Amino acid sequence: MLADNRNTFIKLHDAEKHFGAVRALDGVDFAVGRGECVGLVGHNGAGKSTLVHMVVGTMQLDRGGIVISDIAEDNYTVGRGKNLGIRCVFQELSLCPNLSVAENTRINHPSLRGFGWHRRAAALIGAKLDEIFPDHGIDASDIVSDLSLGRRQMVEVARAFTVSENPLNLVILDEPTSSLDAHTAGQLLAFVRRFVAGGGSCILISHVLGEVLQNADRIVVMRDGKVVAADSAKAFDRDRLVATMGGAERREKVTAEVQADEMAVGALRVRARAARQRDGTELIAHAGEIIGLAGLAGHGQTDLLLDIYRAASRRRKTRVEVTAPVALVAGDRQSDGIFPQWSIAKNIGIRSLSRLRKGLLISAKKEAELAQVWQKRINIRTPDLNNNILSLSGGNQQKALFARALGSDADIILMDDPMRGVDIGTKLEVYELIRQEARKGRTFVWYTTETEELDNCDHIYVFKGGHIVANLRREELTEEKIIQSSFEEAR
Ligand SMILES: Nc1ncnc2c1ncn2[C@@H]1O[C@H](COP(=O)(O)OP(=O)(O)OP(=O)(O)O)[C@@H](O)[C@H]1O
Repeated sequence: MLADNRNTFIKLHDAEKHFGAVRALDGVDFAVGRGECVGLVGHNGAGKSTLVHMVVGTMQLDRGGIVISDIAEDNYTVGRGKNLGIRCVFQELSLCPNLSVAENTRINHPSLRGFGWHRRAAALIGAKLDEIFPDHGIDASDIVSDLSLGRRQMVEVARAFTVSENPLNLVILDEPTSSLDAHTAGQLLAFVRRFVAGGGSCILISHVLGEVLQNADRIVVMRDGKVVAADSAKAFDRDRLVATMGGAERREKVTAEVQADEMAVGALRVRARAARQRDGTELIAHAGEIIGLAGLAGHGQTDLLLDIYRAASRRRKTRVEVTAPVALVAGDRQSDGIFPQWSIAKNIGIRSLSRLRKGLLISAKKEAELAQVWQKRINIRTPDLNNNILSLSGGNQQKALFARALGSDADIILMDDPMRGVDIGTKLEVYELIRQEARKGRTFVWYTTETEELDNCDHIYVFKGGHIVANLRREELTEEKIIQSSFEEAR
C-alpha cells in the first residue's frame, strides 16, 4: 500500500472496530510513511474518525494490530502514542474554553511547570502561531471562549505542532480548515507541506477534496468501514475521488441545476445593518432569496446572523427588521447546536414542537415520522433514530442540525458556516434542497468559509472589520473579487 522506498512510520493491519451493529472499521489496512502526507477521504460515517482513534490510542481495536517504527504495539494507549510523537487535532475542538491560550498549551506539555511556566507556555504557542499563521492576531493570554471558532481552530492546530519533551512524528488533522477562511487555510496547508518536507508525517482528513488533492502525497478512500482505494495523489482527480467515495450521479445532476436556477423575488424578509457599519449599507433579503455572507473569518458575519436571530423575537426593531419566523443552523455544533443527552429524533424535532404536539404532550410517533423523513432526504447514517445524537459521526450530527432547521416552519433560515464536516455527496444534496426551498419562498442567509458555496447565492455581502464592504450579484462573483473586497477599507 505504501509508496515504494518510503520508510513506514505506522501501520494498521486488518483493523476491526464495531459499535453494536455498526462495523465502523471492517478489516482495514492502512499505513503512513515518514515524510508523507496521507489524505484520508470518505463519506460521513465511512470510518475515518474511528481509524484516527485507533492511531491515537483513544480507542482499542476489536481485531487486528498496530505496528509503529517496526514494533508491534500490543497494548497501545494514548500515553504510548504521545511518547512516540503522535498528535491529533480532532474535528470537535478540545480546548478548555475558560482557560487562556497559554494555559491550554500547558495541558499538552506537563513539563512546563515551576516558576515562569506561564511565560514559557505563552512563548511556545506564540512562536508556533507566528510560524503557521503570521497574521493571526491572537494573544497567548486571550481566553479561549472569547475567540472566534476560526481562531480556536488555529490555536488547536498550532498547539498540536508545539514540541517540548516528547518528539513530534505524526500529526493527524481531522477537518483542520473547516472554520478557516481561504487565506488562513492556505497558510496552514503550506505549513503542513513544510512539516512533511522536513521528515514529519501527516494524515489529512478533509471533505474539501481540492485541499487533499493538492497537499497529500497519497490518498486513501474509505467507504462503509473499508478502504476502497489507496493510490498516489497524482493518480486521482476530483471526479475519481467522488466516484470512489460513492457520490458520482448526484454531482452531475446538481451541477446542471445550478445553471437553470432563476426565481422571482418576493416580500422583504430581513433588513439589517451591522452594529459597526458607519454608512447606510444594509443587508436586504427577500422571500425566495439566498443571501451569502463572505470575507475573512471573524469579520462580523456571525455577529450579524445572531443579531438577526435575536431580532426575530423582539418587538422593537432598530438596526434589524425581521418579518417572519427564523431558524438558525449554528456553526459550533458542540456548544450551540446539539443537545448531547437526547436522541437523534428529539434533536431533529425540537424546533417543530407545535406541529409534533398531541394534546398537551409531544407525540413520539409524529416525532419519529419527522426524523425518518429527514433521515431519508439527507441520508443521516444510523441504524436507529432513537440512538443518542453523539453516536453519529461528526458530519451526520451536522446533518441532524440541518434537518432541525429545514424541517421547522421557519421562513428564514440563518446558516453559520453550516457545512463543517459534511461530505461532498450530502453537501450537493443540501445545496439542491436549499435552492428548492428558496423557490418555494424560503429565505436563506448563509455565511460560508467555502467560496464554492457562494455560487448557490443570489447576492453576496462581503464583510471586513464588522462592516459590509461589498455587495456582489452571483454573476459578478469571483474568488479574486471576494479576496480583493476582504482587504478593502471599510466605508
Ligand atoms: N461512539 C459511537 N457509538 C456508536 N456508533 C459510533 C460511535 N462512533 C462512531 N460510530 C459509528 O461508526 C461509524 C463510523 O463513524 P466515524 O465517526 O468513524 O465516521 P467518519 O468517516 O469520521 O465520518 P465524518 O466524515 O462524518 O466525520 C458511523 O456509522 C458512526 O455512527
